[in-house]
Amino acid sequence: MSPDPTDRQRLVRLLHEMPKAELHIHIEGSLEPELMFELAAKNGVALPYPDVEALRAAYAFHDLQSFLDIYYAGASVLLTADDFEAMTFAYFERAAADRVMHAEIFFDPQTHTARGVPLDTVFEGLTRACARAERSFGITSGLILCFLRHLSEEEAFSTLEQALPWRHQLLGVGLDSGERGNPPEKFARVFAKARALGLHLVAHAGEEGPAEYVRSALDVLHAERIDHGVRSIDDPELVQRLAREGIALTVCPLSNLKLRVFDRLSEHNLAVLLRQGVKVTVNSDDPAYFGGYITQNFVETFEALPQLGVDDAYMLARNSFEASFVSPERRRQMIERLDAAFAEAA
Ligand SMILES: Nc1ncnc2[nH]cnc12
Ligand SMILES: [Zn+2]
Repeated sequence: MSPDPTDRQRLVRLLHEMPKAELHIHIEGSLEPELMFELAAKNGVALPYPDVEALRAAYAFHDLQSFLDIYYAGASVLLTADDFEAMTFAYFERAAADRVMHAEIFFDPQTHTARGVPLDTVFEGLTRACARAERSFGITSGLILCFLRHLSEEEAFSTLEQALPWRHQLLGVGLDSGERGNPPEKFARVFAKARALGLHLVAHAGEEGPAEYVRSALDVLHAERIDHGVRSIDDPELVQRLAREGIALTVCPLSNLKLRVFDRLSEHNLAVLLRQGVKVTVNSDDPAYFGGYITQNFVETFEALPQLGVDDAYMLARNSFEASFVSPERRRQMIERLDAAFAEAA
């Protein structure tokens, strides 16, 4: 029997109000068009669109690469530590409204150093915003430095080297950008170095690329979490392994829809993976480009997949805490808050 509208409304409220962690957010993908134009004017950077409306109208993507072209161009307005701080703090304000208690934030240093922006500037702005978010909202966070996989491993090594003075501010490293033709194996040695430094390891895999890339991310890179990973579904044995080993997937439904990984949200395999015991989490990826922050991802996904209910909401939020790289004490605290929110809603 389908739930009456009142139950559904209650579920939407719960999706909004439940405490959650965000584990897949590219901070450059949180740069809203309004701030982009403001920074462009301040910094004298020309954008190839006359105004916010024209820019938003260009956000019609047909695959990952068509998005990445616009996304890297958008990041060109970021020049100073204040710019990075403003962008990152704006993300935290939205995260706080979405009841995010903890965020593990990806950033793409090579997008900035290639334009002559020093890595110190990037770290300074991001770390200032993270400290302010903890003071202002009690949100804890960590930074994950992503290597751009369309560039060489040598360039990734150089980026890691440059980041060493900031080692204490880094939670881990990740791998993003164009997946097809850039398999995890290309970055085996630089991930081994990051591992030896004691950094956490994650990697985008199985977004557009094959399930085989998920296997390589696990076996060759030793990734602890897989970003996206939805194409794992093509390999039933891999899905069983993900479930058995408790490897989390940081799934981003609205991103998958906008980049045409799935034609319709109702065709998304999130519920199937969850039912098969995979530690699925819900995240926003690049919310300024894909039409919604984390709660919007939850709400639209639950609307499109009516088989998802209150127990799944709890499981997805709990998974986000369990899959996060926090201390056992912080994890316990966040799960307690989650339990309290569900007890109150019952
Ligand atoms: N969805 C995505 N996949 C790969 N690289 C990205 N960089 C920003 N968003 C990304
Ligand atoms: Zn991503």
